[in-house]
Amino acid sequence: METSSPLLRLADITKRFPGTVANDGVSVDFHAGEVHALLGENGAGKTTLMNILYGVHPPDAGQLFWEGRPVRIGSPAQALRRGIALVPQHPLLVERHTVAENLVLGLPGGFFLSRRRLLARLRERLAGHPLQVDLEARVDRLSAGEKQRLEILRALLRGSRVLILDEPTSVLTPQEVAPLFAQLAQLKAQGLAILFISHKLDEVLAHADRITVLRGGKKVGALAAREATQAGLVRLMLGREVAPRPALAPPQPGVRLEVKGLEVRSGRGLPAVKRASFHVAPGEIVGIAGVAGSGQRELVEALTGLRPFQGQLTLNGQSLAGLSPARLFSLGVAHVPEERAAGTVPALSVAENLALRTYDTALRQGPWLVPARLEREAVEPLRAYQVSPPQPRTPLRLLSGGNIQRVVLARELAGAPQLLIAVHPTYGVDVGATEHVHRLLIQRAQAGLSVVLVTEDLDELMALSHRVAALYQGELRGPYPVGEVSLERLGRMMTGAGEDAA
Ligand SMILES: Nc1ncnc2c1ncn2[C@@H]1O[C@H](COP(=O)(O)OP(=O)(O)OP(=O)(O)O)[C@@H](O)[C@H]1O
Repeated sequence: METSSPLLRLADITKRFPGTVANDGVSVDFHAGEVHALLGENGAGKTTLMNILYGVHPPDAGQLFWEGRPVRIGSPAQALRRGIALVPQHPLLVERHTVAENLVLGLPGGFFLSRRRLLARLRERLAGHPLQVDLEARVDRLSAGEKQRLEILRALLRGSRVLILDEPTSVLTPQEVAPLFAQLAQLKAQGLAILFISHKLDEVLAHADRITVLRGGKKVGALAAREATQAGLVRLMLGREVAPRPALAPPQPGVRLEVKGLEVRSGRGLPAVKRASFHVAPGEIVGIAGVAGSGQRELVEALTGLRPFQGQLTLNGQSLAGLSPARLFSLGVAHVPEERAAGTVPALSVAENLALRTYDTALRQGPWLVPARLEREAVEPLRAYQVSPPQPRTPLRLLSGGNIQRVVLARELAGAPQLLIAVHPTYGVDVGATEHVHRLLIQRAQAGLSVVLVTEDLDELMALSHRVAALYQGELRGPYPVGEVSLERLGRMMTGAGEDAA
């Protein structure tokens, strides 16, 4: 496993941003043939460290060593030439082209080959390779997992020796996770150094050889995975223990949201949700599972006023047909979207993003009052949701991913909504903040909030929901009381395999 000298060494790396020391004297060794996990709370400095390795930011102090020799990596292009590749969460692929064409984009001279020769050459190079993809498939038809595999292959064809993956499983369906790690294990056996960032401790413990933990920009732990425990890692990451999750209270009587015979079409005009019917009581959390592309997106868009639908949708008996997202929000429908970028304006300040839903009301008080007032009003939610940095004036784009998610949650829950449509609410959010979000949802439900929780994290779904349903090819199965649904039954519901009876 570990060779004597590291392939890549970060020595005493410091990187400052205005008001923050994102990396504070961090030293890490990456060895060939090793999977290395980088852990830490949101804002701990993981992405910054990865960006330094990949040449996105120059460090303010410290040095990188490649096979023992000092190197400077001034840009991603230089990183790639050196043999360091980054697999982003959302791959940058040419969607309308084939897999083969996308693979060739990264190869020297590949652009000029004829289609036939190109396919032949790629087939030859990929014969017996642990990662297999259909070379002639069009990229826009691939699942998130297949796109990720394509990005990894692209990196390998360029001869990369260090592979950096930023939260690689967050975009995958539960079924795609095990194959990814199996493939990474094969690449490791071939001598690659693999670095991945993750918030999921179970996958880190199962698949990493070595773990580095960052907190507040500093390295607070470096250990072999076989010596690590879940509780120990949480303590290192947070500097404290995580409190147990409170129990769900039973829902209240009555119906808050009623969905009857709902039909929603996809962007291509195809039926995406087929005659779905369910209801959510006050104080009830209904979880909806389903692999990507099963209709969840369209269901959520119909529930939040973003997509027209047929059938009935009522909130406290009032029809929601034809209402805009803003009107729905004023009626008490809040939305934590799948893509947090969709719910924010990155160039605006944190305070302005917190006020996006209520800007009109604020403006009525006189435009000159607005900035100061918004900043004043932002102080409390920033504290309550532990947003870092807690400065209202910071442009949102400078916050780490998990901190942006906290801002979205703080805004959506601020107006005491009646119904929350939450999609992957803890996506990219660290252990401490996940606990905070779970606790918050449970407490809000106790106080009467109804929640439709759409998530691919099945543990989260089972832990937070009173009833669970699954969408499979647009058909809703359930909801059934959570106590009657085993993980295995849920899997059957999600894949349409046979009967979904208990
Ligand atoms: N370009 C930038 N300008 C100013 N501050 C930045 C910039 N990039 C990152 N930061 C700050 O540096 C700190 C570390 O951020 P980083 O994105 O590295 O954290 P992270 O550990 O990857 O978090 P997450 O898990 O939420 O993605 C944060 O406080 C962040 O706000």
